Amino acid sequence: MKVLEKCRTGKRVLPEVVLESGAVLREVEAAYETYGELNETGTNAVLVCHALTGDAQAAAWWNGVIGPKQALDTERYFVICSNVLGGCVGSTGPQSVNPETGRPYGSSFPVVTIRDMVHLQHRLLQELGVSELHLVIGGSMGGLQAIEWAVTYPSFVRHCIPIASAQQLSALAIAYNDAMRSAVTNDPAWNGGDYYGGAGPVQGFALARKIGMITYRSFELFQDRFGRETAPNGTFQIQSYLAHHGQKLVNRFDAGSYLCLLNAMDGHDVGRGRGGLQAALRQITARVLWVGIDSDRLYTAAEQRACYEALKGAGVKCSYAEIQSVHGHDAFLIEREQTAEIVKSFLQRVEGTV
Ligand SMILES: CC(=O)SCCNC(=O)CCNC(=O)[C@H](O)C(C)(C)COP(=O)(O)OP(=O)(O)OC[C@H]1O[C@@H](n2cnc3c(N)ncnc32)[C@H](O)[C@@H]1OP(=O)(O)O
Ligand SMILES: N[C@@H](CCO)C(=O)O
Repeated sequence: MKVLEKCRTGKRVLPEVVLESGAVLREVEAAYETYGELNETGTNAVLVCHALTGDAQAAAWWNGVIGPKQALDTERYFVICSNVLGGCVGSTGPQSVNPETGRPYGSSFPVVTIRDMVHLQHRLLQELGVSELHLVIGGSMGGLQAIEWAVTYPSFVRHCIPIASAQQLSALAIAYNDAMRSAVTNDPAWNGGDYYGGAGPVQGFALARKIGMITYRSFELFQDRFGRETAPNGTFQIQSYLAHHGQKLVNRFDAGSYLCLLNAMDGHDVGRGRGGLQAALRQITARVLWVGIDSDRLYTAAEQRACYEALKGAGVKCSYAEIQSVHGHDAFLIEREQTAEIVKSFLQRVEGTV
């Protein structure tokens, strides 16, 4: 892929990070990838915020959205994506070795919030020479970060695109997170979060992913794809599919990090400590495009339109677009052509190139 020729992988170590809770993390690693070149004024940067089990390799998982002459055109923009704080793909998280004890943090890893993630990204961007963000964009947990960015650092963000996301995590999303959390913590191998060095809560974690996958897809997709078809072992194909996805996540992700990120999502509320949602949204100076997905049953289209209305009500320059898809919540990762078109036309509109 051509974009990867200009891909740079990096890691910054920050000596000390003070979290929203007051807890202090030392020697914090922030893993990132960049594509394209930063201009002299540091103003052509695009920050891509990844979703729950994503990573910094945005040009791979958003192939078709990021690249030369793509919506996030790496010949024009300096595109950055970093693995979030609390993650397990290069940045500091529960599986990392605590420099003070020489052992993995496990249960002693502090509570991390979406705001903490954003503050760390801000420090990273400053170290990279970025003076303002032309755009911050992300889907799902990435969208929580994107809107948090626009509220937390209004003078730093010019444009913002949250996709299939929220300004305050909904009761439904908290409910699913709770079920997934229970699946992990009820596995005896969870051991309170201190399982590193052993197999860990593989059964519970796989069950959590099964629950997640049900929320990330739609009735129509499952019905069309699997219906009542059975697998050679006599179970339904949908069961086989969920089992596959459960195992796949166990193989590539850390359960402790997963729970850390679920907790961060649950706590997400841009109005917290800011006089409520409307007062927080009024701080936004960026132009915002809020994007929903018609078949999303986790971050429903109705919720997405309400988020847009809340922005409008707060006087934010904003617009709304909707991805049409049978894929449900994950459509922002699957319908890349449609996502790219929505992003591209927004950027052309705000940049006055059409
Ligand atoms: C695309 C990337 O690069 S992802 C890397 C970065 N990761 C992320 O960003 C995390 C978020 N990513 C994701 O959630 C997903 O990867 C998505 C949404 C992007 C794509 O979803 P997919 O899992 O590829 O799509 P889908 O629902 O079609 O599942 C396909 C998988 O199910 C398997 N499958 C399909 N039907 C069945 C069945 N009946 N029984 C068992 N397995 C089945 C396929 O073999 C395939 O397996 P594979 O992924 O090991 O090749
Ligand atoms: N399926 C994606 C999005 C979840 O919101 C992930 O695992 O990151």
